[in-house]
Amino acid sequence: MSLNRKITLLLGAFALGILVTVGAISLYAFRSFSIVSSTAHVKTAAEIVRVYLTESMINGVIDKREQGLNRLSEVYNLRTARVVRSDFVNRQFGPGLSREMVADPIEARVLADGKARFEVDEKDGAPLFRGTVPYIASARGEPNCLQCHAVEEGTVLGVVTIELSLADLRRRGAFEALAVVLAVSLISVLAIVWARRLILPVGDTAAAIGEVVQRALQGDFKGRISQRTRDDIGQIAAHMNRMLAFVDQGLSQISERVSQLTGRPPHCEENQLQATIDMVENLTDATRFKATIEEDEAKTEIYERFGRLLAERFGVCEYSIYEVNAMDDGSPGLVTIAVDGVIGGACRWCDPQILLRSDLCRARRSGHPVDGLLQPGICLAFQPAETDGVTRRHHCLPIIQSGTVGSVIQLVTSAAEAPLLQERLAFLHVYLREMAPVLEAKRLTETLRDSSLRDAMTGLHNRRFLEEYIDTLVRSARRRDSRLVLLMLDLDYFKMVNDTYGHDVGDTVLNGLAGVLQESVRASDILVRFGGEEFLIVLQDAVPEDAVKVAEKIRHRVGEFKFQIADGVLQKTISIGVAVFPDDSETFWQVLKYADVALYRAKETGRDRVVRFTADMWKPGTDLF
Ligand SMILES: Nc1nc2c(ncn2[C@@H]2O[C@H](COP(=O)(O)OP(=O)(O)OP(=O)(O)O)[C@@H](O)[C@H]2O)c(=O)[nH]1
Repeated sequence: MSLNRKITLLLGAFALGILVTVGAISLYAFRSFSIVSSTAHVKTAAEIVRVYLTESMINGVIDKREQGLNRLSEVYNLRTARVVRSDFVNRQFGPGLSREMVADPIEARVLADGKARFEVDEKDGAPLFRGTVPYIASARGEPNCLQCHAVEEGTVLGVVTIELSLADLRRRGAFEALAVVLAVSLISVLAIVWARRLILPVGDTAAAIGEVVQRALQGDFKGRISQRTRDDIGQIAAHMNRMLAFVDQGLSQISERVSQLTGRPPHCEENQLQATIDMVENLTDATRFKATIEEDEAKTEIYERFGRLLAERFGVCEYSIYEVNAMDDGSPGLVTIAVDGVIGGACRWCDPQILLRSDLCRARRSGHPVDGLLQPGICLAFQPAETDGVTRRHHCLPIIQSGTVGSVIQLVTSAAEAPLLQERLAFLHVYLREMAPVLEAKRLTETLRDSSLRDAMTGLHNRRFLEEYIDTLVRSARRRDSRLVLLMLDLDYFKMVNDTYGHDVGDTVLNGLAGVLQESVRASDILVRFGGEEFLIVLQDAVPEDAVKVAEKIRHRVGEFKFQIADGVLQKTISIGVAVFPDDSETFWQVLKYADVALYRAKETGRDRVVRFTADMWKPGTDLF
């Protein structure tokens, strides 16, 4: 119920209360007054009758009293005036008139106890005031009762019953009570009207404040309150309006800035405040996310974290993360980094051809988001396997790094949930924007790190890589209880190549040798350019008995390989020293020394051969590198 209505009802009830109270008090007061007044009138009339009777007795005309008593009824409003003689009087003066006999029990009681009685009586619908007053014998006054009556002081000589009509009095009383009630009513109505005029702006302002606050809670701060008065209430409205204008302006500015940051324009039907809070919260979370991934060690860790974010925050559990990598021929290829939360998972949502021909991936090719939520079928490479009969949609987001597409995030969802994902895309973009530079920095760091661990000329790992990686390698071998076969190899008479054909040709030969070695070993084996024309091959999970065979195979391949040089072709041989970890030593670096010792023996014993290290070759104190 509105304040105005409440106050009006309250004032109405208050006025009605006053009206009823005043009416009741008026009626009660009038009644009391009429009783008191009538009692006094009856007493006066009784006294007049007594005086008349006394004078009649003194003047000896008491016998003519009936006529006088009858004429009393002519007095206005006097209905009855009846005198009753007591037995004392009858005994002294003889029986009285017939009309002077006791007419009712009240008269009998008054005669008996000498106490006057008064009452209001309704006779035939006409209100009467009746009083029965005793005449008590008294010696006071001149003449007095006892001079004529032979009775004792205080004896009841008779009673007089007077009946007065109250009709006239009651009419007047009712009229006056009505006048009072009307006057009070009029004052009440005026008071209500005046109070309403006073209160109305309060109620209206309160209602208007309620409305604008409701709108504000819906995010709309454009509501204003009309200023109805210039008093305190008007001031409240003015202050409210100023505050609303301030908040509205501030919110618009924040909303605009946040929209610029998120790239999501505000929707007019949504709660602006809530949307802004959500966006700010999202920006804060995205900044926190960025701070976290900045401290992640590798890109994989970042992608893994992003995958968890997709699932936990955006409810996207089906997705692919592709990374663009240069293929052998230099063209960009795609590599699956994570699929549906599995790092390195198989390509599930696209034609696997995109891994080899990345141009088939529309997001990679165009560098723009590919919205398969609104435009199903936009990318032909999207080929989700029909697993559970659910129609799926996709949205692919390229992450630009160093001006080109570095990664592609593919979000997959059911057609039913596509609108929900569409709604969340703007927030997702914020995370991607934060993630892109971090990925780029990590990529750069990894590239730099990779280059510092590789030999620039041959592209093989260098000695630094071996130093950093060796602990991991040894731990892994121990865990698997497997062996590492070390082949230390060196080109025979390589100095002659440099001296004869120049260093450029020497480099060509070294590069060619690196290629032959790479083709001769498994992907899991480690190939290191150990220094100059010396190379180290670490064969993982090799059987020691086969170590020499593998080394021989490599030696043969190199021996048969024709190095293309400007003057034609060149053939070179290599010498190989073989040692096995942990068979030859529990220390990897010691095994490496043994392999070098074996290589030295191969050189010593004629070159172009493989020598397996044996304990007798080692002379304590030898420091080969
Ligand atoms: N072109 C070129 N030559 C290199 C490189 N690194 C080392 N060398 C040369 O490789 C030659 C190694 O010569 P030596 O250690 O005497 O051995 P070798 O001539 O192969 O004789 P043996 O090893 O005893 O068969 C040196 O002349 C080095 O300058 C390189 O990166 N490029």
